[in-house]
Amino acid sequence: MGGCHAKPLTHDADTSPPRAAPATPPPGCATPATPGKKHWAVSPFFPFSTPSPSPAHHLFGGSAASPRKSSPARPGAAAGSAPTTPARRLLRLPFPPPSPAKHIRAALARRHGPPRPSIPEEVGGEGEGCGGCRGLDKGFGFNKGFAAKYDMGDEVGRGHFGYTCAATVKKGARKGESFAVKVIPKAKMTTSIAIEDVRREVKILKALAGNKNLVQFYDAYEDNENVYIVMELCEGGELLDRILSRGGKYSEDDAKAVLVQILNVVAFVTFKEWFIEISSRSANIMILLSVVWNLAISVALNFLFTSKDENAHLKAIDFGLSDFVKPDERLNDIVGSAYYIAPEVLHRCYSTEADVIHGSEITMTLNCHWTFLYSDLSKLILFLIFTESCSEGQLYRRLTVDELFYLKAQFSLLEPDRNGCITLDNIRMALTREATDAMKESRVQEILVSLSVLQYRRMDFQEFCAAAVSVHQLEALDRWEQHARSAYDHFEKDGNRAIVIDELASELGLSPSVPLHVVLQDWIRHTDGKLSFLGFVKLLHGMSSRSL
Ligand SMILES: Nc1ncnc2c1ncn2[C@@H]1O[C@H](COP(=O)(O)OP(=O)(O)OP(=O)(O)O)[C@@H](O)[C@H]1O
Ligand SMILES: [Ca+2]
Ligand SMILES: [Ca+2]
Repeated sequence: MGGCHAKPLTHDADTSPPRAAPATPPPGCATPATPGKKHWAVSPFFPFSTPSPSPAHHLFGGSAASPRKSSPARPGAAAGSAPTTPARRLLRLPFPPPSPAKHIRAALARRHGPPRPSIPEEVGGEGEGCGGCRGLDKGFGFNKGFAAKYDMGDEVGRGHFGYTCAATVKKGARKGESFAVKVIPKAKMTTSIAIEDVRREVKILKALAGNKNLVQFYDAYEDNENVYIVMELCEGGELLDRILSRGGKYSEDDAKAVLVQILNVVAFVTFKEWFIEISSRSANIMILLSVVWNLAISVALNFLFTSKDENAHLKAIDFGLSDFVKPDERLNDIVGSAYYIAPEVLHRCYSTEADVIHGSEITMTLNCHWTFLYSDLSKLILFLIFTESCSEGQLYRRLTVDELFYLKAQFSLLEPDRNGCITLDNIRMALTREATDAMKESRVQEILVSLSVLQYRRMDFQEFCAAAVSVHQLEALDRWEQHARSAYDHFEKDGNRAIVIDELASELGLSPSVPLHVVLQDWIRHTDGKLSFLGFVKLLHGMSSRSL
């Protein structure tokens, strides 16, 4: 076990120097064995200068097209040369995002880095076992016994601090099952920041479970030498590789398919972080930053395909800060002002201590942060997600971006399960947690009773939106009539069945004193006895005896 499968070192002169080999490489691992399977020196790192727009092109407003430039491109710089798409228009940023090229280059160089050290067979106590960093607490409280449970296989990738291998379960019910294990040597955790980064990464992975475009986290282990993060094995390779293998050529549709998945994660994590972590004020702003930053800028490196299949899902795999925040680097060298504007950042003098901010400062920081995210990125996210995932004219598609944003956040607060559905229990918990005293006395029970149908089924986001939509609000929309008509057409296709006036009256709870045939005659279409458009619209209002 712990055999050497390290990828060879091919070092691009243009990139940062190769990292020093570990002090004691295991036998047989000292020399890279075969020539590199890729030759990055002759490949463009990010060949996005093709006429077809790539996901990154949209994300970066064209800056990724020239990765070798040292300064970031101006926002919308390419706008004059190509027709402006809605996505590009939405993402014309107020500030230039920093170029991702430096990070991509460094990451490519690392892939061909030195061989990895071995995994100890024997497991020990909590790690003081690494040299050169006494005094640092390297105990994470993770499980012990990694080596007893998993057989390590081939290395599948490597990064700054560690390497990732395929591994199989040795025994038990899951015997033979394959996972990916990211091994982070404790010897590389030479500062408290590095240690905190690992802690945070695991925390984020745990917290973000349940999105189809996020790698599934299973467990974290540790021994004297290493931390082991066990997660789903994505066998389809990195997005970057696929982009390169296509020569960077993506049709609008293909690019959209990729971008939608990426933004699905961005939307998921930002909503979740913002509304759960941040609102509880125990927030660590850098978590938010790291997630958004990693996803938006290093997308091509940190997204893997689940399989080699053309239509394989993309999954975000890396939630560490280490890609971008090194203890010895100041954040203002790295982070674009539009992304994170803590008070310290505004003064352009801060280091990684700036990551815990409380009270009013949080508000200020996030206001700035969200001015950007909310106004630009979220529009694009919602535009794409909702045009992508809704094929028919349901009413909730007619919500404004702001309303969808709000509803998505509310929905996340209910903590949907992995399939993106909520149960009665989720709602019960949220109500118990959030209800005011006055509400607890009167409304909670009532609300739960009204939702009793959820005892037998779950509610997805579409239904949630439909339930939350106020027809009165929708009526204020310019194209309300048109929206209502398309919703009716949808209903007409598979829901509209013949109804008699008495049934309708009982559905509406009308009292016997109401002259039904006079009041309801327009509600039913005489040709086939089905609900008419007028009836449909009125029904949306939940018309009662009183309003009649
Ligand atoms: N779940 C996984 N399935 C398959 N391969 C993976 C998985 N996780 C990571 N890898 C491979 O390992 C590489 C390094 O992983 P990752 O980016 O998480 O490591 P890191 O040490 O955090 O690196 P970085 O320097 O980017 O922070 C990835 O680029 C990928 O090729
Ligand atoms: Ca990475
Ligand atoms: Ca990382």
